[in-house]
Amino acid sequence: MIHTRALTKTFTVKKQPVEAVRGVDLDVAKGELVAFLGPNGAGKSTTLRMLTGLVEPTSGTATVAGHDVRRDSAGVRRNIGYIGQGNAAGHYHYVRDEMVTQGCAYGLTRPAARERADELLETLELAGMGRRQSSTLSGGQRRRLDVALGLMHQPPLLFLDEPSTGLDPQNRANLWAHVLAVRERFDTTLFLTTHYLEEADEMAERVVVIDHGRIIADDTPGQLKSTLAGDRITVGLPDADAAAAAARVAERGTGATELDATGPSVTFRVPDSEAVLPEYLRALGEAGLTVRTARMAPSTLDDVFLSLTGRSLREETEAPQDEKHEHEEVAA
Ligand SMILES: Nc1ncnc2c1ncn2[C@@H]1O[C@H](COP(=O)(O)OP(=O)(O)OP(=O)(O)O)[C@@H](O)[C@H]1O
Repeated sequence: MIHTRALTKTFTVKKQPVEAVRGVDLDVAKGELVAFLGPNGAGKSTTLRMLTGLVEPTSGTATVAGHDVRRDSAGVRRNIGYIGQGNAAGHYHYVRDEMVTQGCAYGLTRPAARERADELLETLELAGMGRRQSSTLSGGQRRRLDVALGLMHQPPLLFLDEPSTGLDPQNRANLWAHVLAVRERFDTTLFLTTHYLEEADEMAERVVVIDHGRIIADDTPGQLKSTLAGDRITVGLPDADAAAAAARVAERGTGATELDATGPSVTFRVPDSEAVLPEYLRALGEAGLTVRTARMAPSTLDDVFLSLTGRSLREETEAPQDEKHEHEEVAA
């Protein structure tokens, strides 16, 4: 569905090059659900804009839904849905009419567009909303309408840019349930960006992490967490000497990384804490050490990013998003 090789975009800002995307190689197969993560300014939107034919690459190649983004961007657009961050329906437009109009703009006949609109209204649980103006919908319903509009022409591939930003947790969960229903019903390949790490972890089968324009990780969330981060085990002991002794026990055979014994506790990471913790506690007992507390915390995608870059993705994505708005739009 998506194949890129050495995909690169360099903007020029005040005569200086800004390397937004640097040599991205990416392959997404039909039916995959891929989350694209990275801090502010990492190159997510620029990559998405190149893949959707909105921005021309500086160099490299990209084929999306079988069409070359440079030579046939119209072909790309006919075969993808793109759900951006804003609302796709005009404020005063009637929901079903707007869907039918947008479907016809993609070349569907009016009866086919009506049929498709009804099918999507039902799948996205908007069936009672067809005759309402989009401004009267709740935030969650409007977002579902955006998804419906992006799917009117039955694209096999759907791009979603921050689909759940601005929604409360309940509406986020609800949107996800509907996106997954769409995927199941229409066999749609999904490629999305999100700032919510927990969401990517839970929903995506594959997570691609971009930083400074380069892909730095690409795997299932589970694999990324176990190979690049690992769960954290923390054990409390009576004093610092006991903690130092417990650290020596951890060094022998648990595969511990990031081992730290400051004060009366020892903490370290392991790929599989559920298997390691009972063994470790037994080994501490055999060494004559008294355990006061034991805690394990599963690793997160933020731990993965931290271990890859030394920075926290959470802090960076929560930073004010002002950088790119300082730039004027410039030619490649
Ligand atoms: N039109 C543009 N002109 C000049 N520079 C740009 C333009 N668009 C993006 N950039 C720069 O390219 C880099 C990547 O930006 P991009 O918007 O792709 O990042 P992002 O990962 O989507 O960030 P965010 O999460 O904040 O949306 C940034 O340094 C940004 O300032």
